[in-house]
Amino acid sequence: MPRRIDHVAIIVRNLEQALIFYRDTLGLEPRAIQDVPSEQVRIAFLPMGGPQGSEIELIEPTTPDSSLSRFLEKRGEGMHHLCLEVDDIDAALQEMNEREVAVLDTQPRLAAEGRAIFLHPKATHGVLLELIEKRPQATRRVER
Ligand SMILES: CC[C@@H](C(=O)O)C(=O)SCCNC(=O)CCNC(=O)[C@H](O)C(C)(C)COP(=O)(O)OP(=O)(O)OC[C@H]1O[C@@H](n2cnc3c(N)ncnc32)[C@H](O)[C@@H]1OP(=O)(O)O
Ligand SMILES: [Co+2]
Repeated sequence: MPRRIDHVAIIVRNLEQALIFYRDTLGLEPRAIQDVPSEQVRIAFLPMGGPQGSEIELIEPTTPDSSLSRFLEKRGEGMHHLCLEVDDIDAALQEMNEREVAVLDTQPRLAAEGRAIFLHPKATHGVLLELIEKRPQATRRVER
């Protein structure tokens, strides 16, 4: 069902601080920096190039009482989740439910660039897994 890695999310204390390394040292230009109030985060997408290229998603919690800020306090900066693209998120949700996979959503949620569900880490061998159906106009891949 998933057909590609859409993004790898890294949780950071401060987006601008993290960009000093990812943009200025690694040369990864952010294509989008946006607030996502529904998730209480601010994110930056860093394309890796190519029409189907994956991205790094830097993610900064914007409130002190979210699960993200708790994660940051408990585990510090680092890998947060892996996002895989699917063609049909409703079919993916139905299949996860049929297979009794621990899904954190009863309906797909509005993600930054499409509709997504999250699978609980206990179902995926320890990785918070996001499945996303991208909005057609969501991603402009930069040619490197
Ligand atoms: C920006 C939009 C969107 C996009 O378009 O890309 C996003 O990426 S939004 C990203 C932020 N949103 C989410 O992460 C939503 C899904 N996450 C959750 O619902 C929660 O974070 C959680 C996974 C259910 C954890 O909730 P919490 O209340 O913090 O529970 P615990 O702290 O008790 O954790 C339970 C259990 O799970 C382990 N855990 C927690 N987070 C992770 C993680 N990121 N990766 C792996 N494991 C994780 C945690 O260690 C606990 O395990 P045990 O200690 O063994 O019980
Ligand atoms: Co994500």
